Amino acid sequence: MLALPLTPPTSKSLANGALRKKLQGYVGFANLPNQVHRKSVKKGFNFTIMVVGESGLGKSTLVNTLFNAPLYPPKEHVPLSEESPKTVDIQVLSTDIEENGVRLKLNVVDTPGFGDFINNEESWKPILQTIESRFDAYLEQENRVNRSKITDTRVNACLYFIAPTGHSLKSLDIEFMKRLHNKVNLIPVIAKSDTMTNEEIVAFKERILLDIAHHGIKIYHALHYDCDDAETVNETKDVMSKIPFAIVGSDKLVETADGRQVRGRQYPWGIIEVDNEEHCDFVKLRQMLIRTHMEELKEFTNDIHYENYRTEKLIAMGFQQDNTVFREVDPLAKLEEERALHEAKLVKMEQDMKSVFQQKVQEKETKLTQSEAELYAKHKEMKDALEKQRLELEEKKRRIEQGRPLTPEKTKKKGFGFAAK
Ligand SMILES: Nc1nc2c(ncn2[C@@H]2O[C@H](COP(=O)(O)OP(=O)(O)OP(=O)(O)O)[C@@H](O)[C@H]2O)c(=O)[nH]1
Repeated sequence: MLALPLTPPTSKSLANGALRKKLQGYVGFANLPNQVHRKSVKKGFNFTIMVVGESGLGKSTLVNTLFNAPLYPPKEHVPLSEESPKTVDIQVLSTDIEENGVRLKLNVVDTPGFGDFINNEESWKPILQTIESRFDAYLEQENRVNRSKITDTRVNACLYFIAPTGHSLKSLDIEFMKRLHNKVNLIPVIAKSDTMTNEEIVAFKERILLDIAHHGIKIYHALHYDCDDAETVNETKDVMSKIPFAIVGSDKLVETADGRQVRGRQYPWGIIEVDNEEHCDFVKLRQMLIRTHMEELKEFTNDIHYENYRTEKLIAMGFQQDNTVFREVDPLAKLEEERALHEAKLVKMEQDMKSVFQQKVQEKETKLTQSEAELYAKHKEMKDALEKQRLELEEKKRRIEQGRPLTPEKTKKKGFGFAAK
């Protein structure tokens, strides 16, 4: 077996109770993302998008333009004599598209008939029912004994088409968004923005955002501002600043004055290019939906909209609420909990530091008292020695004055004569 040198754990590496060790050789689990990637590519990806808006706002054209494929067959014109639909008629279009070997199973939920009636008060109802019935289907599969194959048809994003009126939102728009914002990731778009001037678009966007804020509508907002990669953060901020996206759809190629073939719409005065960021926000919308935020839209669907729906449903069925679920999905509560933990840790650290400081002061004091006593003893010893010396000198002085010998007479020893001079 291969023995790998591991650095010993330090007090820092033991923080949070987790033992962190730094490897000093290559093990191979850095390949995990590639394994996940290969598996996901093999399985394919699944994405469900819903398009809602009044008839003729360019929903099918935009879906074709987004995925660069004729997903919607050319429309047959309904004879005038034919009766118009009595309710919003939900239609689903599923297709597999492939790019560089990566498969995407795309489901488009279309809502013809929305806003087409004399009384549109309840136009949102069948759409809400569709979203909820998809949550129900998922919940039912999750509760099965055998859950090995779950089909996910939950709606990941809802493109809501706003007519390019240049005024404020219509009551139909507000009603729809209010009814649906807690169930799905709402992404408002200004349809056929080529019918407005740049200044009109800027003013219309402002007005729409004010209306949305005023009515407390929650539209989709990417959260990943906290990632380390500055480029991704800027990209996300840039994309978010374009909401509501002013879009132009066209699946037709037109030739520009300089001979380029582009997807666009030709007018007597020039060409509007769909893929030109100076002409409209289509590129930004596509970037967000397909390139940068598809996975996050799916995460939001699962972690927020579905989780809320599931909780409500289970409570209604008499199940007890597990509060840890809320704690996990509520980022604010989690943040608050982390803050409290952090503060408690700081208080503990402060107390530890205080007690270490006190202990050190105590030790120092004992040492000082000890050396003071030692110094005192030494001082006393030296003082005594000096006193002794002084007495001896005084004795000598006295002897000299009295003419006596400096050293006391020694006892005469046998055989030796000793006489004082
Ligand atoms: N000016 C302009 N026209 C557009 C745009 N997108 C689509 N159209 C045209 O608008 C008409 C209706 O487009 P569709 O894509 O069929 O609209 P829809 O919303 O799917 O219509 P329904 O299926 O009836 O709900 C077509 O003639 C399109 O060519 C756009 O961005 N600008």
